[in-house]
Amino acid sequence: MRELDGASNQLVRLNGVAVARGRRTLVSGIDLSIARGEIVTLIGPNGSGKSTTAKVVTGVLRASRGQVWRKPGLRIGYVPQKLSIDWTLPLTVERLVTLTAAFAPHEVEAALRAVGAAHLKRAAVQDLSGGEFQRVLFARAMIRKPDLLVLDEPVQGVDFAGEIALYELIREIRDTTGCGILMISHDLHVVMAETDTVLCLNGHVCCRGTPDTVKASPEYRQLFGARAAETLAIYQHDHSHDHGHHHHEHAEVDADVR
Ligand SMILES: Nc1ncnc2c1ncn2[C@@H]1O[C@H](COP(=O)(O)OP(=O)(O)OP(=O)(O)O)[C@@H](O)[C@H]1O
Repeated sequence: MRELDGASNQLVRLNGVAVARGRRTLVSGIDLSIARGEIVTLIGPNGSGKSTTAKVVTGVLRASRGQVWRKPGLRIGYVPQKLSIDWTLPLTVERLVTLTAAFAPHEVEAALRAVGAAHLKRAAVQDLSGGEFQRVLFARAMIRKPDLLVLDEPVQGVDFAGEIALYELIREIRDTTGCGILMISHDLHVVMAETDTVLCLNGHVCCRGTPDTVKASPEYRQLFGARAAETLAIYQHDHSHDHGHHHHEHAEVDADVR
């Protein structure tokens, strides 16, 4: 039986982590934990250590100092910021999903269905829109049934309505699978309201908390300026809405900042 107390729900924990390259410290003093069903978002300016921190979480990078604990057998699904694809070669969606591991056709179909991309199975990857491509990358990560999903800038190259739809999808994935989610957001303007914890990085953890507390914190304002704090919009999910339609009507986002 699965234990549900707090400690056993933890997927990964970083204590006082630092990463150094030569004489340069890229990040230091990082404390961070992600539990099942929890959404953690990393924000910060370019070069502030978001990717470095995410790489320590996934185990691609080793910490130079501090402790890293991962739940034994932790399965991680990773949605990269960019994927190097030889765009000159024809590649179907179903082939992309199974490129690095073999899955049965019904598994591929289920994964694509879960992200609303079942109809794209035989489509050429080259022909997909930005939002469709992101969904396919989600399917590729989810087919491994990860405990932890790491999303590097999930809404990049996606228009505003598509962005809202992707946040909906992320929430749905969390609700249906119970996985933990670590998200890197280069877009400071929109942070999912469902985010349990925002970590604002600048080589170290500047401030942390719910999206609302981070937005109001002096450290965040100092780092990004008062104007940025005012334009940090938090996408709110309206639970009463009709799924699949009119997502944008429920977004409380200041259109001026987009
Ligand atoms: N392998 C490396 N060797 C040396 N320096 C590195 C290496 N990887 C990253 N850095 C440096 O570490 C710092 C943090 O980089 P990182 O990619 O984690 O930032 P980021 O917050 O994800 O940035 P961005 O928003 O631009 O993607 C940067 O100054 C970067 O130049």
